[in-house]
Amino acid sequence: MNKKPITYNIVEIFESLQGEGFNTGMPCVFIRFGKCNLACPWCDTPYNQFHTMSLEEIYAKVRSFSAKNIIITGGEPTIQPQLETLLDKLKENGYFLAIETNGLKNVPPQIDYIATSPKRIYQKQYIKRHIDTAHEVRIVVDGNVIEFCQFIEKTIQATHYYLSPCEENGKMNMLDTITQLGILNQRKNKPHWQLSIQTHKMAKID
Ligand SMILES: C[S@@+](CC[C@H](N)C(=O)[O-])C[C@H]1O[C@@H](n2cnc3c(N)ncnc32)[C@H](O)[C@@H]1O
Ligand SMILES: Nc1nc2[nH]cc(C(=O)O)c2c(=O)[nH]1
Ligand code: SF4
Ligand SMILES: [Mg+2]
Repeated sequence: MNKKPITYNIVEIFESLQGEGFNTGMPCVFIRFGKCNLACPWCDTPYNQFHTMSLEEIYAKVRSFSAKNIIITGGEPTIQPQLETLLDKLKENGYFLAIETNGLKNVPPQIDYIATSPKRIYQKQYIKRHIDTAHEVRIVVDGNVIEFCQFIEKTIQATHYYLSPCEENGKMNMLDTITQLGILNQRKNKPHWQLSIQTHKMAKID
C-alpha cells in the first residue's frame, strides 16, 4: 500500500524582506502555517485561513523564489505536526532557517535563528513554561508591558530585546512604545531594550 503523503496547513508562502527585528531588510521566503495556540486580540494574521500542501508542493514553491533564508511563521509554527520532516528537507538543501514563535513550545533543533514574541496577556501561561533562549525577543506593546519585560529578560536569555508598537487599523502606538522603552532603559545593569517597527507595513509590502 502507498504511504499517505505528509501534508501541512499553509496560509501562504511568499518572498519579501524581513520587516522586523535584527534582520530587518533581509530577503526571505516566508512559510506561514495555519492555526495558533493563542488568540491575541490584535493579531494581524488570518491564521485560520489555510489550505493543505504536501511537502513536495511546499518545497517546489520555496525553490521558485531566489532567497536562501526562510522564515517559518504562522499562526504558531511550533504546533504544526511533522514540522521537523519539512525542516530536514529545507536544511538538506542549504536553506538558513529562522522562526517566529510565541515561545510557549520548544523550537526544533534544525532552526538556526529564533525570534520569539511572548505575549503579556497570556502571562499566566508563560509563568508555567516557555523557551529559555532565543536570538531575539520582541514584545508587542499592548498596554503596560514593563513588568512583563522584566519577567521575560530574567527568564529568556537573548542577544537582542525589542519592544514593538502594536499596530491596529493602520495605526502604531509609537509614543507609548517610546515611553516604555525609556523607562526600561533607565535601569542600570539591565539588558538594553531597542525599538522594532514593522517596517513592511510602513513600506506597504507583504
Ligand atoms: C503573526 S506572529 C506569528 C508568529 C508567532 N505566533 C508569534 O506571535 O511570534 C508574527 C509576529 O507578528 C507580531 N504581531 C502580530 N500582530 C501584530 C500587531 N497587530 N502589531 C504588532 N506586531 C504584531 C507578533 O508579535 C510576532 O512577532
Ligand atoms: N515583511 C514581513 N516581515 C515579517 N517578519 C515576521 C512576520 C510574521 O508575520 O511572522 C513578517 C511579515 O508578515 N512580513
Ligand atoms: S501568537 Fe502570534 S499568530 Fe498567534 S494570535 Fe498571537 S500574534 Fe497571532
Ligand atoms: Mg506579519
